[in-house]
Amino acid sequence: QVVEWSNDERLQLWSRGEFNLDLSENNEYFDLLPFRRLGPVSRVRNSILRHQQSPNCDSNGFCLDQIRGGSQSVENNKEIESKIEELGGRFGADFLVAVERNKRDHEEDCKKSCELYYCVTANTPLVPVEDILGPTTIKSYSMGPVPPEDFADSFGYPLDNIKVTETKPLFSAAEATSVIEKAENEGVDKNEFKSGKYQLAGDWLQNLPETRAWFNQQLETIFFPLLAHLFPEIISSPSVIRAHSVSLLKYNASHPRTDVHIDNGILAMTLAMTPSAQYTGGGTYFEHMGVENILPMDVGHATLRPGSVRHGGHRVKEGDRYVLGAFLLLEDRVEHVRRLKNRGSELRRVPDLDGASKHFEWALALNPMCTTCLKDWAEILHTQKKFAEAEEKIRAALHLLEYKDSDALFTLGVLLSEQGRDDESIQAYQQSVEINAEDAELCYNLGVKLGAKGLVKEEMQMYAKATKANPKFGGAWLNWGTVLAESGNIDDAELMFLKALQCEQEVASKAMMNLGLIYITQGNALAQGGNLEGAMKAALSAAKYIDQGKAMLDQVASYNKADSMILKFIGQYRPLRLKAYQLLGQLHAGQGNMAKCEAEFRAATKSFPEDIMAWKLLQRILQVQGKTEELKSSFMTVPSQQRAPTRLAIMSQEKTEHILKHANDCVHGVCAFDEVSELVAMLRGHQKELSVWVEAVKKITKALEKVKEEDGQTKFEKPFELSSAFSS
Ligand SMILES: O=C(O)CCC(=O)C(=O)O
Ligand SMILES: [Fe+2]
Repeated sequence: QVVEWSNDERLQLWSRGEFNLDLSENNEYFDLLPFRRLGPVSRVRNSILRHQQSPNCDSNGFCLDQIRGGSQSVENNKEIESKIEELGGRFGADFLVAVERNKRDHEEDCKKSCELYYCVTANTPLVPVEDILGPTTIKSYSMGPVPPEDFADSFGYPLDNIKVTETKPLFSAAEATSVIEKAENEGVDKNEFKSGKYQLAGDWLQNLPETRAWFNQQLETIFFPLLAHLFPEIISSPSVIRAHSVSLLKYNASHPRTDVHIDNGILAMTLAMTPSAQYTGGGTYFEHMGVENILPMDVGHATLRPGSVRHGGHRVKEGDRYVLGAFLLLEDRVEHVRRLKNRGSELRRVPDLDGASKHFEWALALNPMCTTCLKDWAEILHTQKKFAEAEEKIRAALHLLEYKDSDALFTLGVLLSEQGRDDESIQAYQQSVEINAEDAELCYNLGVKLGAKGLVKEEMQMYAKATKANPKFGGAWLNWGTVLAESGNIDDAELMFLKALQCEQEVASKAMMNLGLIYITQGNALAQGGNLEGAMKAALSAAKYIDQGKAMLDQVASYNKADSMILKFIGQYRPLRLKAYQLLGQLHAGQGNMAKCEAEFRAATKSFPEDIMAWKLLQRILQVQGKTEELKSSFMTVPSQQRAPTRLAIMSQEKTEHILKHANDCVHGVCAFDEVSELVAMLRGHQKELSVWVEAVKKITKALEKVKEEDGQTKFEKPFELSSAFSS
């Protein structure tokens, strides 16, 4: 049925919405939209029609004598070559070498593809696309604001390049089930698959030979002819299509989603391998369509699109969802932009940051709209602490993506934070969270920033989001607990630190120290309220966690020595542990058990023989018990630098003046030689005595100052903001 729309409205729909792709050329939509895109399409179609008459060509326009390129790719390749020549003049030999390498790599990848995956051969009978589709219909969607990274001119405008099959599936549910069964026998679900921040199950098809055999058959009988039919402006013939990275992915509640990403090929397709009824959530998320427009795809259906569309597998809440994803190359078109960018990313990992930057600059010269180039380059500039330049690049990418890229907004937030622009940083993080609240690092960073502004409630909300997105995100539990403890909510803080115990070793060790402080605080409060038993339990827990935490921290420090935060936590061990000894001893004393109290304080002096506070505790309990003998001898055991010299032999001022006068006379020869020797010996002895005292005073002052310092340090420490790499 014909809908009455103006061209403007139609265009609006094209660039944002969806519409049915009608296969016949004589319909309303072709009449209404005589835009640029139709040029290439009809040109290719005309050439197909012409070729169909030739004896070497079949009904798809695939001609054996024309394997290298239809008119389009030849024309477009010429344009690219002349652009490359021009840029060679500007960037020099390095650039041209890189371009040649692209061609070699491309050839190599295409060759490898045909070893693993179906490639059209001269004797392949090609099925007409009408027979393949039958009653299956196809819906087209806009690919968003940014054209494909390579061959944007060929794709043309408007970019209605996401094609989704509908109505009758391309293969049946039963067939899909048997494929998955085979794949599971091949161990597909035993393997982990990483997609940026998220973990999935799944494997490459090169590791799943039986699944691959099925897939190859699908390529031959369905997908190659269909792709050539759907993207005639870019695919000169089914014979140039190469499948290159193909994987079977499994989502479930514990491995729920992918990052938002782009696929590594000029075209890509996703096949739905599980009936929708078998899972909740899921579907393909396209960033430009928003989270409220998840594309559902039932089993047997497929999405075919340019690789550079930003998309992801949406969160699966329940059940299993399998999809098969394939990236595609075209033998007669080298993707210089994608390849330069990928090499830039590789060089970044080396790291060869200058080499990497150059590659991004080159890729952008070929295509100024390469958003991943801009983002990766921004990351490099960030590492080089060129914050303003990095900001410029990331903002350029965000502008192209209409500020919808949550990861780029995160990077912008970090960059602004580095420049001390906290309010703007918070704003960027908040925008990012609005798009993706499932990014644990992002929520954590925003939390830290809000906390620094004193917005404690908002800060905690972010830690709640971060830990919901990733329950193993220890830093968020740790900070959340700290905020609660600082606001006096010790009981809830305890819960958060207990959660942090379940996270990685470093976080767990810090959580243990914090729990130590929590239980000391609780123990003291309970003791004051008269609950000695409860207090005792708390004090014992405190001691246990502090000791365990210290052992773990030492281990962490052994391979992470430079981390000042770890050292800070280690520095808390002595004051915290002493507090635990003190509380335990006092509780024993409070219960009238002086012997146990004494044992506790004695243990304190054993653990920290250099610490005056431990000795003071022991001396006090000895005194209380009237153990004067030991009390006296204990002074001998107190660390030497903290003990007073045993003999007080300082002379009075009067005596000193008298001796000095006498010595002065001797200097002027008024006394006997014996007298002089005697005086020298006496003064030497005196000098020694005094210097021992001066040393002792110096040392004890230093020790006292250290105690004072550490005492002020038994508080909860919060880690810093995180910055993380892109996952593009
Ligand atoms: O799960 C999906 O729908 C998308 C998976 C994906 O990223 C892909 O097939 O390239
Ligand atoms: Fe993908």
